[in-house]
Amino acid sequence: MSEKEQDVAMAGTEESSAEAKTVKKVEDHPPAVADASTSTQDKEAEVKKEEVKKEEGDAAKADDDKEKSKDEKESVVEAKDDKEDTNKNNTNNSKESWDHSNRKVMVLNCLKFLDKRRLTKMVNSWVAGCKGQVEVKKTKKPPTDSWVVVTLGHESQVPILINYIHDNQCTNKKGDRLRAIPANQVDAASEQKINQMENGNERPNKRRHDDNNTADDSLSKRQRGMQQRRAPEPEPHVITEEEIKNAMIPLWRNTYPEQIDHKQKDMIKKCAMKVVKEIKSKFRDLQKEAKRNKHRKPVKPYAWLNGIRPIVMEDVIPARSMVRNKCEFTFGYRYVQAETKDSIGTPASTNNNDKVKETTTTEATDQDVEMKKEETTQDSSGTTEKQSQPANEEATKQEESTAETSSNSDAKTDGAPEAKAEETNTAETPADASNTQKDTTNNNDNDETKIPLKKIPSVGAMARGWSGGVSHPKCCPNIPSEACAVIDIVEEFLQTCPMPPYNAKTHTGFWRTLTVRSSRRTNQCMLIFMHAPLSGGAGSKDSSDVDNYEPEVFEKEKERLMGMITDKDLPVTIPPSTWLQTEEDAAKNTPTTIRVTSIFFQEFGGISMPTPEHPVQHAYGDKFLQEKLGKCTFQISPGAFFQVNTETAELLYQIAADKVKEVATDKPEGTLCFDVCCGTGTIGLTLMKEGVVGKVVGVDISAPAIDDAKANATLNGFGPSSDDNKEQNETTRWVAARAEHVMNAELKRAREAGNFEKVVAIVDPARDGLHFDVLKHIRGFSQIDRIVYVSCNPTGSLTKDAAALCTPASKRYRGRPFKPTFAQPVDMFPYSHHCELVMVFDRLSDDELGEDELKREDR
Ligand SMILES: C[S@@+](CC[C@H](N)C(=O)[O-])C[C@H]1O[C@@H](n2cnc3c(N)ncnc32)[C@H](O)[C@@H]1O
Repeated sequence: MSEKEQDVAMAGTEESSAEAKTVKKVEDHPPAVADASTSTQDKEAEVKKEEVKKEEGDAAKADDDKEKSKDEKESVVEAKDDKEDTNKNNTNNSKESWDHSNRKVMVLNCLKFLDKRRLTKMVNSWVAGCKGQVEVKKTKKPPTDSWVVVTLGHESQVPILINYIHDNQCTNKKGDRLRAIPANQVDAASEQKINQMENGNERPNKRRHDDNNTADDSLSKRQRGMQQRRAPEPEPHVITEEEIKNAMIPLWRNTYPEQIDHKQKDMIKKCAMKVVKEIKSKFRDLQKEAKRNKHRKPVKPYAWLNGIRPIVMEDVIPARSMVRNKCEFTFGYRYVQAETKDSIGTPASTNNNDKVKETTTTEATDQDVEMKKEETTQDSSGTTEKQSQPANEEATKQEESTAETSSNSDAKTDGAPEAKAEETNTAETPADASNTQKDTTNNNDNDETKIPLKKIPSVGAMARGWSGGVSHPKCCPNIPSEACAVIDIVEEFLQTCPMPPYNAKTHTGFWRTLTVRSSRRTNQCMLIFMHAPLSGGAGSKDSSDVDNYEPEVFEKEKERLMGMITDKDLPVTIPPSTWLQTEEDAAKNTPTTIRVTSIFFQEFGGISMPTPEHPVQHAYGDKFLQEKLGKCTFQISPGAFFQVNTETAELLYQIAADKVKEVATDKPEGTLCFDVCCGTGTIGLTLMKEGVVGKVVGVDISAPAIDDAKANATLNGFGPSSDDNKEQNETTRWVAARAEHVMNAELKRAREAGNFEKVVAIVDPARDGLHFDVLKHIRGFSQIDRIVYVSCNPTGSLTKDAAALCTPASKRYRGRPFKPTFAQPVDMFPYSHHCELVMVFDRLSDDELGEDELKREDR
């Protein structure tokens, strides 16, 4: 039954009962109009009689009511006095008739924004799956939460629906597993929320706090976020391949053409339409202002905005390779089944596997309890770790010591039912823990997974938050095989390393992240190991329990790690889904093995991520990774940005070059290009090498990237001039600064030099987009007629920046406006929702600007 039908059916029941009441009333009070044959006198006499009767009746009724209320009062008093009184049973019975909580099921992990149609479809599929054994009376879902409450026909149907959802591994659209619980097992605070919602009193909203939470009201958004992060996370289990893929490559269920189709729709809907909407809203603001201020003339939206497709979006160009050249992994623990070989990420070392297999069931059960203990206390800080002990032993010690403080865990949620439910589980005593573990493993619905879990120090992808541990990413086709091989070696190393992985919640432990950069074109591979200071992580400064690792031990371990890594050839395999080139073609240009050519360590005691300038310690091999792209070769230092898909970046840069070429002078010397957010100088140098422009001015915030850009200019034949007139003759200029700070000065410099016929700007900012000052200065520089905007966030920051470039001139936006004339998406990130976009902005012509604005411009 659809929700609409349910609503109609429910309304029908109410209506029919209302009708029944009306009929009864009619029967109770028979019509005053008698038979037509009765005379008028008789009628009058009848009426009088009726009136007298009614008066008498009313008086008697009033007496009755008084008696009744007196009786009721007495019965209430009696019920209060005698708790076993039958009156109470009556009350309970009547309560049961309206309290449906025992026939409600709460389904967690549904999608947050689920429209009515989809919700109905999903619930109907459950009903169909239960083969008519359940009847859904009502379905409710708060608009911004991810849970649904389903009211069933009878409480006996509750386990049927729950079992169906779990046994059939029902998932949401993203592929995450749904969880169902009887709603009456939800804690009081959440129940209150549900009831409020059911009564239509309140729309549950994450930001609202119930009465119990008044203390939270004073918390800032950031504090609440921190509280949420501190909340207990899902219980550990062996992460399935599906979970890893869902987290790392959300579009993995789609074929590649389907992925492209999905991105195409996004580009049109969320980018092109949003840009137009954003610009139109600026016009509306101006019109409102004109109404308020008589001296302002209303501005009509430009003609180009009123076209059917104001921005023509080209078809998404598919990626040329599925494999990333840079991957970042996190150190942590990997959950494996204690008795069996892990089905997902089997460590390279046979020792390690043996260790896993060797564990007996009893031992495993103990570990199981301990692991559970540790999970319970994931949030409690302060653990001491002794370097002299092997990592596993030490980890176990840590688990034991933290377990003792488990009851003090202050993990708090803001009443989200799901989190609360988990909090209840994790708050169990260690004695209950094995049971809980059983439940957890049962969730996997796989006999094998009922075997207790064991955790091993490892490095990999965090597919389920910190407490979910790390997983081997080898099931993801975008992760290069050489990176997977490095993971195997590092995992083997960790089994006997006295320094454990860093715990981002307690800020204890040592190893933090591993970055793998590789080039299959130059056969090079760079590793960067980020670790906490020897004296402890970021949080340990205020804590009495600080880590303290001996420098000599670290040096020894470093040597051992580097020895293990550099000793091996890393296999290079080509994923079967290589796009646009046959496997054979790809194999021709791809080496069969890669060796690690440089290793860096980076000490970082901060909480989030280091800046690109954060120092690195070079430990082995080359100081840079070299990559070939187009006709150029680039050196990349550990902190510098480089596009993550070399083959596809080549395409992207070619598009940018073609677009500059369209407006450049015949001879390259006549054209100057500003490469804003230039990174290692890739776009500017590609333009120089292609002979499109004669000079490049590159600006980037990252000093290591600018150092690379300078080196790259020399490497590709555009280094500093050695003659006397150095400044004048230099073909490339690289500035390490925030673009918003130096853009004005750099443009002024170019204007004063005055030796370029044409000036173009290429901007390729990070996800946040450009600073307003950069947009302002570029727009105000009349010689720039074309901006080539390369965006990695076309549905977000690009729309805002486009609006700033395209609105009519005003005090805030100086200079003639631009309009988007070309938009080409390129799939730089296969399997993800992200897409790169090149959008070209050209100045409006006189005709397009309109007379009024032209006059204003002249003034
Ligand atoms: C998406 S990358 C593009 C790099 C380069 N164009 C490329 O394709 O390799 C963005 C670059 O912007 C730089 N960046 C971020 N904020 C900046 C700012 N305020 N001023 C200048 N550069 C900035 C980053 O350091 C990074 O190198």
